[in-house]
Amino acid sequence: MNGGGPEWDETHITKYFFPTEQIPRVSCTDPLADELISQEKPVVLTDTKLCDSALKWDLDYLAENMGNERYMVFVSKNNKFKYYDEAKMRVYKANFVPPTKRVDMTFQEFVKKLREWKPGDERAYLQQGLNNTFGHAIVLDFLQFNWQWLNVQQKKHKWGPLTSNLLLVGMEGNITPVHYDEQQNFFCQLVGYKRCILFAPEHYERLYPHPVYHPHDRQAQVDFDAPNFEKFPGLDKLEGWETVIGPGEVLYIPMYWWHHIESLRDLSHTVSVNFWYKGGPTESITYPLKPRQKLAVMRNVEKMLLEALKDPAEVGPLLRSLVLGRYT
Ligand SMILES: CC1(C)c2ccccc2-c2ccc(C[C@@H](CC(=O)O)C(=O)C(=O)O)cc21
Ligand SMILES: [Zn+2]
Repeated sequence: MNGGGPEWDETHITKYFFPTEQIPRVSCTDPLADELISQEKPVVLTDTKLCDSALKWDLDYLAENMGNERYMVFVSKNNKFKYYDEAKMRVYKANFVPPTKRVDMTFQEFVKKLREWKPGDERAYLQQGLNNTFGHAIVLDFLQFNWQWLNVQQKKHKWGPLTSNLLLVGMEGNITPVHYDEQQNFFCQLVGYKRCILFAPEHYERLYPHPVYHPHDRQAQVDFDAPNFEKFPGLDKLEGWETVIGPGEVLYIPMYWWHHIESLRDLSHTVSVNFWYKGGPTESITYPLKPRQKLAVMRNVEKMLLEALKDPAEVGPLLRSLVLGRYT
């Protein structure tokens, strides 16, 4: 199951209600790797040397070199860090209670919080865009990333521009619940082990994302620890792909693929860097549309209807009368 030694075992892996298969693990020098990426299928890439200069980014090194800036840290009463869009929260009428709180703190404060954590304490997750305000040692490490390989990939697969690199430092057991992003993602694991569970975009009907206007847009309504099969009947057909990535490994998370990412329980804190790219320009459209293209269409229809009807409560009835007995 895992590389060299016994870094982790099944006891660190939570059993969920759905079946999964292993995401293929392929050397980036193997043509199969490029084939899977061009087919927008997930793959764990080894030998990329993408962030080898950052494999030394343990807590002490980061605390030493991150200066006294304040960084974006989310805190949570439980181990879930379900993202919410602050802009949407401001215009969202109903009562929305954010599940996490954003607290900016210095890296030293974050490390202290992490090292003194006891069961029952709130958890913390540092999620900060990498930029040049970091100490110059970090900037030097960043400059030594394998940008050559990244640029080759970006061109070969006709991706758009790199939009962000996020530094992620999480406590053991932290979970980013299942959601999708509208960008291609090379997810690079530096320290510790992360279990990544992915679902293809066509599992949209089985993961019941929040409405587009909701602060939890793009996040599933489903809680894997407490699945509600009555409310979400499609769950019993859910099947996914999973892997555990360790230091030096890169997971390709294709645009619109659902992903649930957890730092292995009872093991160690984790450090990751992600590389988000805009999807490339869509060349000639071929029919039938790809699942991710249908997802983009559904998002546009939802936005248009909300714009036309104003009241979200009218969207369901209108779509029902449009479809029932006519398109079903
Ligand atoms: C989607 C979300 C909430 C978001 C919205 C708006 C701006 C930034 C981000 C952002 C950044 C990182 C993560 C965590 C990461 C999984 C993990 O490592 O825990 C992941 O999901 C990914 O790398 O895509 C998640 C997010
Ligand atoms: Zn994501």
